[in-house]
Amino acid sequence: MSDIVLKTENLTKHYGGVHALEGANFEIRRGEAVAIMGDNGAGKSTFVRQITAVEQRTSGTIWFDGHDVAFKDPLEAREAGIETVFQNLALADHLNVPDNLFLGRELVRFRLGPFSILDYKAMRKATLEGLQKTGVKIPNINNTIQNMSGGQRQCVAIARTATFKSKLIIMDEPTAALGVQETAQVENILHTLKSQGEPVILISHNMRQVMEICDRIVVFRRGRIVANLRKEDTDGQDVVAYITGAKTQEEYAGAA
Ligand SMILES: Nc1ncnc2c1ncn2[C@@H]1O[C@H](COP(=O)(O)OP(=O)(O)OP(=O)(O)O)[C@@H](O)[C@H]1O
Repeated sequence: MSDIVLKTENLTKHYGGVHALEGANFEIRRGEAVAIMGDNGAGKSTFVRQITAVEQRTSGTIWFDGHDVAFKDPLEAREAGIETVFQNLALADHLNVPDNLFLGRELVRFRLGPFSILDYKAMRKATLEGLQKTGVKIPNINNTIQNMSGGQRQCVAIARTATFKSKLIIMDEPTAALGVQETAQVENILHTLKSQGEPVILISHNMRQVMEICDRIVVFRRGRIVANLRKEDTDGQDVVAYITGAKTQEEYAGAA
């Protein structure tokens, strides 16, 4: 059981009368890439927001790295080793690549009273290592984010996850806004991370991408997990059936 990185039991989130997430039982093991699929409003992002403590769950348990966790905010989740690339990238436009990677967790050379001297050299070095680890090619890391293409920005956001000792990487639609070439670039990085054994949760509407990259597909519908399929057991057709509701959770549970 020790290779389970993340496990949720009955994870539930209600917004007033809206039951956005209802009793989600989910797990991911070391070295696995798991896709989360589902229609708009199915509860995918809500699920991720509870794990990453962007919001506080209504009820349920989250086990991470062997511990029953209750992170108080996203920074605490990040410090524990959960790195997330959100749809709205959360990069600072006016900062260059190292400054973005270390935003909020700058390396300090020394502190003098209320002042601290940052270790720019170490941050540059770690940035270059992170880029190399993920295979991300950024022509000049001193460029500010605002001067980069959508694909480059996304690559920086993903490289950020690899620069730190992450134990789980969560990507919420990392290629939704990208063109064909940029998507291929991001997918290459995902392949690299997977080959390095990094556990990845990938939220995606793109069946081709999911079938190429992921080992398992978990389908959400109306706030509930309705299917959990290994890639080799599906051709994608039944995934679509679960997404649309043509196949139901009962059929899935009956088949298991
Ligand atoms: N802050 C909120 N307050 C009230 N309802 C919310 C809130 N956030 C999400 N919801 C509702 O919860 C449900 C699940 O939304 P969620 O964003 O998790 O879906 P999703 O599967 O990520 O969809 P998409 O693919 O469009 O991103 C939806 O009905 C949504 O309207």
